[in-house]
Amino acid sequence: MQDALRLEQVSKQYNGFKLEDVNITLPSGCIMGFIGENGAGKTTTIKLILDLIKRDSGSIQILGQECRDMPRALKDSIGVVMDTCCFSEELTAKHVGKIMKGFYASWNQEKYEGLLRQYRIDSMKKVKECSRGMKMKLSMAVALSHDTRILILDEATSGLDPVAREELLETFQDFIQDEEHSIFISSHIISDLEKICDYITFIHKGKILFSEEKDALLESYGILHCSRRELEELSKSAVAGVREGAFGVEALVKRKKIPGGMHVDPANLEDIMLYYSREE
Ligand SMILES: Nc1ncnc2c1ncn2[C@@H]1O[C@H](COP(=O)(O)OP(=O)(O)OP(=O)(O)O)[C@@H](O)[C@H]1O
Repeated sequence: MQDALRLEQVSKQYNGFKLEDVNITLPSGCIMGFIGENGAGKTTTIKLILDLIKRDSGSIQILGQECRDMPRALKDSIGVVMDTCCFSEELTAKHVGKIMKGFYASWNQEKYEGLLRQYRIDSMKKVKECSRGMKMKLSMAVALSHDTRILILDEATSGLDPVAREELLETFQDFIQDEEHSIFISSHIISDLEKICDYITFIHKGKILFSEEKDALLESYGILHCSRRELEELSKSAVAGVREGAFGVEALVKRKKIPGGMHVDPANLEDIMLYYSREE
């Protein structure tokens, strides 16, 4: 099946920052979480995918089509939610729907109104009168009310309370039930991504450190508590990161490379990200 998203050797240079040789493949029917510290290059990558800024080199395909000068039919297939609401503050949710109807050929007014009700958004309320969470939900309602095949979300769940986030995560899972739908989502709420993602891509200082299946990633790493001497006896390739404590060391290790008798605790995504960043 065709990939939902494919970036090959994508680079972009700003004064003081370089996004370098980014390679990402998101298969259709999957959710990919995009993680990295502040300033790592997540929004820059997303803007490149959406053709909002020009790349210096590399290729980007969405649903098998080159994203440069995006054709209208492709725009209809992409639902976007950025970290800030992009609708004019004076518009009501009802007005937003009217404008979007002209923008998307496949606009589904009934679905939009249903989502406004589901998200408890008053259609007569102006954008400026909405809380941050309500604005995010409004953006999400728009993103889901056309013939969307891929959702691209930049920090879309930030600012939402845990109940609203849970609701949205369920919406995401419903969305990808059909094998043709996919989601690329950046977030600092790593636990949310751990719940819903099939793939995790980690960007650090403009470079992709890994882009892998989440389950394989979580299975392959673990946390080892041991003495410094025990650590020194391990193969260097077994250790991805070390934290020194008063009573020994704690290390992120590759399970397969650890001798049988040693106990290794499970690592979560946040552990993996923190150890990798620190090691860098
Ligand atoms: N238009 C621009 N001109 C110059 N530098 C920029 C521009 N946009 C972003 N940058 C720089 O690119 C780097 C990456 O920024 P980006 O917004 O992609 O990070 P991010 O991973 O999304 O961070 P955050 O998690 O804080 O949102 C930063 O150093 C930022 O200052």
